[in-house]
Parts: sequence; structure tokens; C-alpha cells
Amino acid sequence: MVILSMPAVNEQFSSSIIKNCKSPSSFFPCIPLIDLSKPDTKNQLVKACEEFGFFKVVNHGVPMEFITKLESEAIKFFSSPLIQKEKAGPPDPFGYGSKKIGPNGDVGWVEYILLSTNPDFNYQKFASILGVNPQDIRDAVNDYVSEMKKMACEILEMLAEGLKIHPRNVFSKLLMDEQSDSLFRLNHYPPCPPDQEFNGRNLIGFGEHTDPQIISLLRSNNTSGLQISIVDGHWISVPPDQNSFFINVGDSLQVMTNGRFKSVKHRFLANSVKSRLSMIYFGGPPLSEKIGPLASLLMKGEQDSLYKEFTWFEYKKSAYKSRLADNRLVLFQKLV
Ligand SMILES: C=C1C[C@]23C[C@@]1(O)CC[C@H]2[C@@]12CC[C@H](O)[C@@](C)(C(=O)O1)[C@H]2[C@@H]3C(=O)O
Ligand SMILES: O=C(O)CCC(=O)C(=O)O
Ligand SMILES: [Fe+2]
Repeated sequence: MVILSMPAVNEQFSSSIIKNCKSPSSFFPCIPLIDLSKPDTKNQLVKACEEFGFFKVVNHGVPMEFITKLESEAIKFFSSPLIQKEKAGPPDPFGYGSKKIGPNGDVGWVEYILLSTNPDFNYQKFASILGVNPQDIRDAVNDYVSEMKKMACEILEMLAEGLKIHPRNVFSKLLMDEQSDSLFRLNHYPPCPPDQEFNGRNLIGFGEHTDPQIISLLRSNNTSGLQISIVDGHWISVPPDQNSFFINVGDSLQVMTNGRFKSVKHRFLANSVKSRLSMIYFGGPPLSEKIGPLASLLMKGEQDSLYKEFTWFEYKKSAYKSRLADNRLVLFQKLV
């Protein structure tokens, strides 16, 4: 296996956002926290998407039983023999993958299942390896994904209101569309060999990248290692919290808001002690959807637009030709 390592993260920040942050702990500076049970969080949400492109959500209302059911099905799956798991691979793009991420040579200390959330997506491929009753994991994924879609739409509608855009479903309708090209991913990071972690260097579980879609909703067990970068070269560790969700803005939402919201760079560093299981819903538009800055967010019309218009199909095609760490949006930026 190819082992990648990175210098230990030294959390020294130069950004004014981070310096001004009144965090009790300088090691975990100020990840914005949103309480979804509070009536009016739209302005906080907008601020979090502008400054970080990332926030933590509590009081989300997702039934714990859906989370634990899926978690236990996923653990069952990842605990099965490799030869059995490999029957569900390779991910082309859907299925089981191990160590290889995407089609262009990226690797990480991770195994995963990548699924489409499209209702007609064929789970047949996995059925043979999903144990005595493949229906169990399928049902668990479906229940969980419908909760994620609901939460993602709720957040996107509050964001539209916070931005004073009409109608309020301008973003959420893309996820609600029957043809929405949304994905679901289960990532399992086994503890890495201890000799790969020594000397203050960490093994890359999932290398730095931005998510191409509109919005991503992540839930993990209590294993640390997730980091975000809002200033190039500086990483903020995100303390894990199995009872909360971590939300990030994707490239498409950055474009639709003409750069007002930031598609946040993130990565996961593995450790030798504890395995991590993460579940991520990536809310994406239909393939034919035109993505471009919303007219109501442009001051002087077209000339303000930072991006060329593209369809989600075009963006995806280009993304799948890129390496994980590439800036996929530069190809779609207008020259100034
Ligand atoms: C290296 C790659 C993996 C990825 C497709 C890509 O060519 C570039 C984007 C990657 C990413 C990041 C977010 C999601 O995990 C993902 C499923 C996605 O939509 O874009 C992955 C892709 C993947 O693992 O196939
Ligand atoms: O597994 C994680 O914690 C992060 C993975 C991720 O960012 C992704 O799958 O896009
Ligand atoms: Fe990601």
C-alpha cells in the first residue's frame, strides 16, 4: 500500500477570522455551532457559510435509531472479509473501494462504499455480499438518507431566506428533484499501523479536497482527525461529536452564491488508536441543471459574475478528471 504522510498540524493562524475568534481553547477554534431547534438561525447560518463554509449542527431532530441502525449495518459490512467486500467493488463510480479514491491515482488509509441516492439506483450489485438479509442495510441507508435530504433542504431554505432570495426553495428544489444527483458515502478508517504515525506525522485517511456538490452532511463516531482549512496552509481540527452533524458548503453552492459562500477544503488524518466511521450525504443537482451565480445575488448583473455558467454534468465530468486536491473551480472562473 502507498503510505502518504503529512507534517503534524501546527495550529498557528494568521487569518483575522480565526484571530478574532473568542474560543476557550486555541486548539479547537470556533467551529460555528447552529442549534436547529431555535426559531431564527438563518443569519447565523449565512455567516457560517460566508466565513467558514462549515458548521456544526445540534438539535437536528434526526432519530438516533436511524443513525445507530445504519452505523451497526456499516460496521457489519466493513468487518466482513476483504474478499467478500471486494465483490461490491470496484467503485465505478459506485460500490466498495479500498485505499484508492477516485479514478486518478489518489490514495488514502480508508475503505468505503459509495452509493447514489437516486430511487432507481440498483442495489443488486451489493446484495450478494450484504449478509443474510441485504434488505437490512438497504433500508437503513434509505431511512437515513431521507432524513439527510430533509435536513439539507431545511438548511438550504434557511440560507435562501437569510440571503433574502426568492423563492426560498431555490437551492432545496435541486435536491428535491427526482433526478437530483446526490450521493451517499460510508467511510471506514481502520487504525493505521503505529509506525506510520510516529514523529508527529499523520497518515492521510482522506486527502484535502472540496466537495463538488451543493452541500454535504457528515456524521461520524467519536474519532478525531477531521480538519478544515479556511486559510491556505492552516488547518483547524474539528473535535468529533457523534451526536451532531457537520455541514459543509460544496463548490456548486459557492458558484450559485457568486463566491459569497465558501466551499471549504477539508481532510481526514488517520490515527493508530481508534477507527473512524463516517457517513456523508452529498446533496447535488440534476445532471442537466445549469449552475451559475443567482441573478438576485449579482449587483450589476452578468458583469459581476465570477463564474461561467455550466451544467452539473459538465462540472462532474471535469471533476472526475481531476485529482482530489485540485482546485476544480478555476476552470470555470471568469478571467478578470
Ligand atoms: C479524486 C476524486 C474522488 C472524487 C472524484 C475525484 O475525481 C474528485 C472529487 C472527489 C470527490 C470528493 C467528494 C466526494 O467524496 C466524492 C464522492 C465526490 O463527489 O467528489 C469524491 C469523488 C470520489 O470519491 O469518487
Ligand atoms: O470521512 C470523512 O470524515 C471525510 C470524508 C470526505 O470528506 C468525503 O468523503 O468527501
Ligand atoms: Fe469531502
